[in-house]
Amino acid sequence: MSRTSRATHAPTSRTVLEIEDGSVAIGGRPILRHINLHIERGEFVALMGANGSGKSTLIRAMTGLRKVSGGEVRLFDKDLHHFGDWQRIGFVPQRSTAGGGVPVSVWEMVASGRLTRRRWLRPLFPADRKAINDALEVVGLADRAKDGITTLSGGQQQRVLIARALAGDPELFFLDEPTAGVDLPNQQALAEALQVLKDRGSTVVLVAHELGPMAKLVDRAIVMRDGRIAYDGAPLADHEVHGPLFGTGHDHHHHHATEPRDHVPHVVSPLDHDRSEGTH
Ligand SMILES: Nc1ncnc2c1ncn2[C@@H]1O[C@H](COP(=O)(O)OP(=O)(O)OP(=O)(O)O)[C@@H](O)[C@H]1O
Repeated sequence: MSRTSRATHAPTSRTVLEIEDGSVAIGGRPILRHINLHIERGEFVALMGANGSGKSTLIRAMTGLRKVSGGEVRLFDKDLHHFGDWQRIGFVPQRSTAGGGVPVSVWEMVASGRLTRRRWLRPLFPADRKAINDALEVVGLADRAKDGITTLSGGQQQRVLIARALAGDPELFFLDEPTAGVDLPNQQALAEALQVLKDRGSTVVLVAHELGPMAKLVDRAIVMRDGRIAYDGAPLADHEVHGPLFGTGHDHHHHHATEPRDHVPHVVSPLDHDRSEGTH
């Protein structure tokens, strides 16, 4: 894949994403609170946590899809309000939005990933075609290019979405639950595609309930709990994230605003985690 597009972005800093005391309220209800996050170029970050803990809202805040009600978000050292370099960002939404019943071919779907790199309605250049074909190779779907997206299995559709983002050659790549409901062979194919991105030096922020075959790629785990970052550190095994420390064993809807939370530190270091495991 062409990397020439990167040459125009002479890196001035290693920081790709920063959130300072970020908060999000929806309909007056606080959803995210006191989020402090610093992500550097090349990191592969898994964003984990129970249903409703705020993972999707955090991804949305990072990409400007959801406004923060307090604090600051910066992408590549630019305040989100002034950031316009969207071709540097790739985003794979949850699978339910793929295809959507529209009879679009696999190739077209992947080609749409080049849109942000194209000038207003200019035709596809050979470099675009190469990037699209390369991306299909990476996810192992080159032979399905002409097929309608709806003829593919859910896991294959997810790989098409990854290919679409790959085709845009993003520096910072967000994926929301890419393996939800995906069978193991497809999870493995996804992990291989993400390995290619990682080897290229892209930064990846991945929302996942379970890491499965992607676990070996992860450099850093962030675990959300009740709208806060409860852990930020070395990768954790899936069973640790879903253990009692992060409160993922019970339904968050049963929490009450008055429930004392001070027995759980806001940020748990890996050491704290080791010490406190099994005490809650
Ligand atoms: N548009 C919205 N309107 C109202 N409440 C919302 C909205 N989006 C999210 N919430 C609430 O914010 C909280 C966090 O939701 P969010 O989707 O960010 O969590 P999540 O960790 O991604 O969960 P899941 O794993 O189920 O996707 C939940 O209590 C949810 O009900």
